[in-house]
Amino acid sequence: MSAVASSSKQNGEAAQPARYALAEAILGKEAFSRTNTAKILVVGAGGIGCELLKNLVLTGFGNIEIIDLDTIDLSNLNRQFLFQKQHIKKPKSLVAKQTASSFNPLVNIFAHHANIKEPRFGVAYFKGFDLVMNALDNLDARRWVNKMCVAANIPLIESGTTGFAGQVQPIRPGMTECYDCVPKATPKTFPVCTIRSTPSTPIHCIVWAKSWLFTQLFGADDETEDEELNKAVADGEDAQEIDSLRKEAREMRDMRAALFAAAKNGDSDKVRSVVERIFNKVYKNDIERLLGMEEMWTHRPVKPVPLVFADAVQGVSSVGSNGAAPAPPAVDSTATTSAAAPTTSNGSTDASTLKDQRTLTLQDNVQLFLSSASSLAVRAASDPTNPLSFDKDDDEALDFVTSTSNLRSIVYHIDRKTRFEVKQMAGNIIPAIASTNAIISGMLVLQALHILSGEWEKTRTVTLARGSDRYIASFAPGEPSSKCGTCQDVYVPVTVCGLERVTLGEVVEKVRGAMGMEDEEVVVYDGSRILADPDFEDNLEKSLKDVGLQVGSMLTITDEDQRLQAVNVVLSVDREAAVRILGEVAKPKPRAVDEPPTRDDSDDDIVAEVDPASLPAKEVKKTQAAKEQVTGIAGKKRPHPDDEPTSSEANGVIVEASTPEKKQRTLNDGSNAQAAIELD
Ligand SMILES: Nc1ncnc2c1ncn2[C@@H]1O[C@H](COP(=O)(O)OP(=O)(O)OP(=O)(O)O)[C@@H](O)[C@H]1O
Ligand SMILES: [Zn+2]
Repeated sequence: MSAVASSSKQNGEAAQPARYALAEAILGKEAFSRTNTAKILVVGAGGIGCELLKNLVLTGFGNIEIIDLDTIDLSNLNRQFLFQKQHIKKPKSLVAKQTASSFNPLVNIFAHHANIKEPRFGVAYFKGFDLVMNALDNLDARRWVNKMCVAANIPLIESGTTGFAGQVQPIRPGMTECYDCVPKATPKTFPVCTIRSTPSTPIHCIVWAKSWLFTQLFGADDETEDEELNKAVADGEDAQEIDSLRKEAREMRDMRAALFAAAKNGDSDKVRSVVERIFNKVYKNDIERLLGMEEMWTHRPVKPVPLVFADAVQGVSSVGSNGAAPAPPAVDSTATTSAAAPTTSNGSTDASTLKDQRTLTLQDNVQLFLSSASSLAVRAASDPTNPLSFDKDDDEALDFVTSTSNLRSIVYHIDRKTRFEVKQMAGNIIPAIASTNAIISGMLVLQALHILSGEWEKTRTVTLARGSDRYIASFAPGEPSSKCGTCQDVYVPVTVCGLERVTLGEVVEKVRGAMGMEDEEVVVYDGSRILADPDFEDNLEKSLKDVGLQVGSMLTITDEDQRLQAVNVVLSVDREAAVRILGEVAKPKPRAVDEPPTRDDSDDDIVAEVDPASLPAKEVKKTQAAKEQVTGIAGKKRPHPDDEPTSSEANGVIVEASTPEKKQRTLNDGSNAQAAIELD
């Protein structure tokens, strides 16, 4: 039960009439009372979250729980108005609660400084709310909350803003489109060779500096590097070139070790000499090696020109004006004698230009590289168990990426970028606009009022888009997609009376029995981890605890050939519980498969539009008749997002099962028709 749910404060009754008189007059007594007593979860206390929380407490919402994993940064203060300078470095959720409470002391706000993906915020936790509102900034957390709301059958309002654009999407599990029903664009990626060998634009150099060089030198061991290079060869990229890249990476690992050793010993001369070697490796030796691969340059207009540290540090590069071939060393036209007096992009020194908005000279970049690489080496070496990751707000990290990307741009005759521009590009920043957040937060509250009044027909998906006919457009939420890998699955709450006392096999058998899957060979997943399949049954004998499961963990059980909808099993605990099924069990629907998909390759996964209720449970499965019936009317089903376990400690097994539709009916008619059926 949520902390809010357990609160004894009587908001409606304790309210001063004057405070709520207006809200009551506008909403009506009944709607206001619902608003005031409903339990709301707000996920994220950033740009949208702060505005939203303020709106909620001023509208008269009485029970709010807010969660955010972050602390307040100076850069948040321009738009996250619940925070002030003295709050910097304090948890966002706690300060948001404190400030919003001062606007309306009658409201119960409970704040968590935590990640919403933590095991304690499992399906049972989500079930404690009437409505969840997302105010997040990343796909992963949004998909997680969406899945939890679908599994718990709790309405969700999703939101987001980018510059002047924004969106609000009310989601009613099983009845409207969920967040995963519409595939989301993934961030743009570049071919390996473009980044590592043949950049042609500033962003290629910035990605190289941020994602490759920074990580190689200061970040976590990149275990995926070999895999990525193998994939590049398989995708048809030049095998010889990829071999050179492997060699480069090995050399870089040796240099990193030398750099860390010197930094750890506090030997600054040695650190500088290793940093110089790194410079010569990436801007001279590696480039010379690439130039030796004649094929690579036959169809490219210009070849890169290596930089030598001893010359570059003097501001002297070998880059000819057209960059066609290594020309005799020339003094960089924008060189200055000191990094402290940089120049503008047209080469003239302009003291009035802000420091971050100057285009640095070759020499400036070399100096910035030396200082930032040395400082980062000291930081990374001081705690090797805590590798660095790039953060646009980390000055040294940004200096490093600015200088190393610019030096690469010089080698490849590409325009250099200012530190300000690099920050925008490396941080994928589109400026956040306070008024967009304010409009979207207002729309969130309007949708919340409709949902809490049960007036789903009034809810609207709202979009803000500049340049279109209407800045604000709204339309009725879409239908769920039959291809969705989240809301079209079956969710089965399973209550166990002890993680040590119940084996994985017992749970699987109960679910197979309840789901009419007794004749199926099944595969059992914990997220992307396979716990059991027909050729690997060792774990079935082990207790849930021994296979690493916790209360709240979400197991996925699929028939081996994946002809049926996946069954997601949500574990929870009731120490008194016997093993039983609550309510009528909804069987997974069949889906047709032309080619049986794998779980990781489920773009080929196909969903059938056959109502399982119309078929006897056992025949909904592998029978040829069912296969023929579903083939040809199917659509593609997308994969599940990789689930991560959610949880807490516990002990017996109850199985409850219902489709979202069934659960929704329960919600609508206000009755809980679930009857306990003892199995054991
Ligand atoms: N998994 C998560 N659990 C809890 N809170 C999260 C999670 N992921 C993101 N958030 C929070 O969602 C909020 C999103 O707010 P916003 O988009 O304004 O980002 P920001 O980090 O405050 O700003 P910026 O990215 O511009 O510096 C952030 O405060 C962030 O900490
Ligand atoms: Zn969906």
